[in-house]
Amino acid sequence: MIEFKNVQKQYPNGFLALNNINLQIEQGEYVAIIGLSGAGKSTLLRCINRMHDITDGSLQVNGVEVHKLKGSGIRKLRRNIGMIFQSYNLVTRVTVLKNVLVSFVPEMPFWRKVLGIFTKEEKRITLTALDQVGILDKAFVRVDQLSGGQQQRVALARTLAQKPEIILADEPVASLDPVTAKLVMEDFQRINHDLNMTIIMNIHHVELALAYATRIIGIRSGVIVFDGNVADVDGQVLDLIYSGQKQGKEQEANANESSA
Ligand SMILES: Nc1ncnc2c1ncn2[C@@H]1O[C@H](COP(=O)(O)OP(=O)(O)OP(=O)(O)O)[C@@H](O)[C@H]1O
Repeated sequence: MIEFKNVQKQYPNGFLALNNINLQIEQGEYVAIIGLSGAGKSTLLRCINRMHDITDGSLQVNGVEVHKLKGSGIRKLRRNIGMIFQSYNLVTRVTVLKNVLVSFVPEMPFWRKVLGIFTKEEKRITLTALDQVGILDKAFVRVDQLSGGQQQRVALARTLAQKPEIILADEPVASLDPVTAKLVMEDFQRINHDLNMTIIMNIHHVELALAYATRIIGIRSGVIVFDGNVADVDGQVLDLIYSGQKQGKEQEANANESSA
C-alpha cells in the first residue's frame, strides 16, 4: 500500500507544489491522476519513488517511510517501483532484447556487466515480458526501427522484467496517436489485471483515464480536489478539477484551511 499523510512538497525556490496530500492506494489499483498542466501531477508521482523529496508529512510504501531511506534503501525501493516516461528512455541503436535485458544490469556482478553476459533465466524473463506486451516478434529488431507505440511497449517490457509491484507512468501515451494510445492503455490494463501490479498514471487525456483506470485523483494547484471511482466522475467533477468554478474554489479553500 502507498500512503500519503499530510504530505507537502515545497521546491527550493519556495513554490508549494503539493499541499496537504492524504491518500491511500492499495496494491493492484489502477489510478489515473488528472489535472491542469502545473497542477502537481508529476511532483506527486515522483515523490513515491524518491525522485523528489517531500518536505513535510509522511509517505510510506508497504510500510516503509520513503523519505527516510538512504542509498541502498532507495535502490531497493526503486527495484520495486517501475517508472515509465513519455519519452520511453530507450537506447535506440540496439535491439529490443538488449534494451529489456538492461533492467538486470543494476543487480549483476561486475564481471557479467563488463562482458555483457546474461543468464538463461534473465533471457527467459525478458522474452516473457516482451510477450506480455505483444512484441515478442520484435526482440531482435533495433529500437529505432519501431513505431512510437512499439517503443513505449519496449519501455513497459523493461519495467515488467524488473517484476515491480508498482508502476508509475508519467504521461505514457502523450506522444502517441489515439489508436496506439488506446493499445498502450490496454497493455497497462492487462498488466494491472493479470499481474496485480499497482498502476499510477499521470494523463492529460481524460477520456482515456475514464475508459481504463478504476480510480481518478484530480489535482488542482497542489491540492487533491477529487478522489473517487471512475463512475463518479461527471461534468461537475471535471469542472472542479479543470476550470475552477465556484465549487472548485470552495474545496481548495477548505483544503487550504484544513492544512493551515
Ligand atoms: N524544480 C522545481 N522548482 C520549482 N518549481 C517547480 C519545480 N518543478 C516543478 N515546479 C513547479 O511545480 C508545479 C507542479 O509541477 P508538476 O511538474 O508536478 O506539474 P504537472 O501537473 O505534472 O504538469 P504537466 O502536466 O505540465 O506535466 C508547477 O507549477 C511547476 O512549475
